[in-house]
Amino acid sequence: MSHTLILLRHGESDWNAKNLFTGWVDVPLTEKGRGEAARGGELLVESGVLPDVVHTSLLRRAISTAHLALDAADRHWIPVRRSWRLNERHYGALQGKDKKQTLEEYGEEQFMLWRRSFDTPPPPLDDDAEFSQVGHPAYADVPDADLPRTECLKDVIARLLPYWESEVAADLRAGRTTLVAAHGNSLRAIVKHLDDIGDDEIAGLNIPTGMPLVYELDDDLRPIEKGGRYLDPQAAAEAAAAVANQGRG
Ligand SMILES: O=C(O)[C@H](O)COP(=O)(O)O
Repeated sequence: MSHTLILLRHGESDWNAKNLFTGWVDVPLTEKGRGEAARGGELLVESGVLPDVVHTSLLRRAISTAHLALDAADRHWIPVRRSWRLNERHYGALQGKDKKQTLEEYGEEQFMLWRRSFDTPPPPLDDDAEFSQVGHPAYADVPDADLPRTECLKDVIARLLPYWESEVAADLRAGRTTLVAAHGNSLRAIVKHLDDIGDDEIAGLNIPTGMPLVYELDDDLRPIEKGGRYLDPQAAAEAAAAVANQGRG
């Protein structure tokens, strides 16, 4: 028996459009992003991959994307589960900063270490900083020691995997086609885990906005085909290249 997983990064957000580091800042989708989300749902219908359950982060760009995609697919009624563990990587003191300016100020090497290295987090964000999430009611149940002030990809994997094992994997094993609507770096964490990508190699992987990526998994929840398949491969490749080039525009 195979198990179907659909990964969907949220559509373009306000801060994607403005080229700002976002992380846990709860920004909305742009009009373009709303269209990407709905198109993602249409692709699900066209490909006959219809989710039975959806998991989202606690951030509105993922929540809205899931809603718009499922509405377009006429699957708005499926059960929803949400967790902070699917949130975007916390971008620390970079949250709210312009990517291009950061690149100019710190140089290519430091910029890419912060964006894509496996284990170098940006400097932590102060609890009283403008873009801190400390004290936000969405995270009231998260023990303070678990609430990130910055994260590298390694940290994201560590906080995401418990949810993957207990909730997402359980739905997959129960035979449910499972949609995970989340973020560039939380989805990179899942893809790294599934495809067993090396710590250096993962730097080259970028996830485009609003493009469904489908994995068929075996009974051990290992991919039958490594890398999965984008439902619109050409559009996904172009959009992933644009993500890789952010900050250079
Ligand atoms: O948090 C962000 O700024 C984006 O969602 C992901 O950004 P990145 O591609 O620069 O890691």
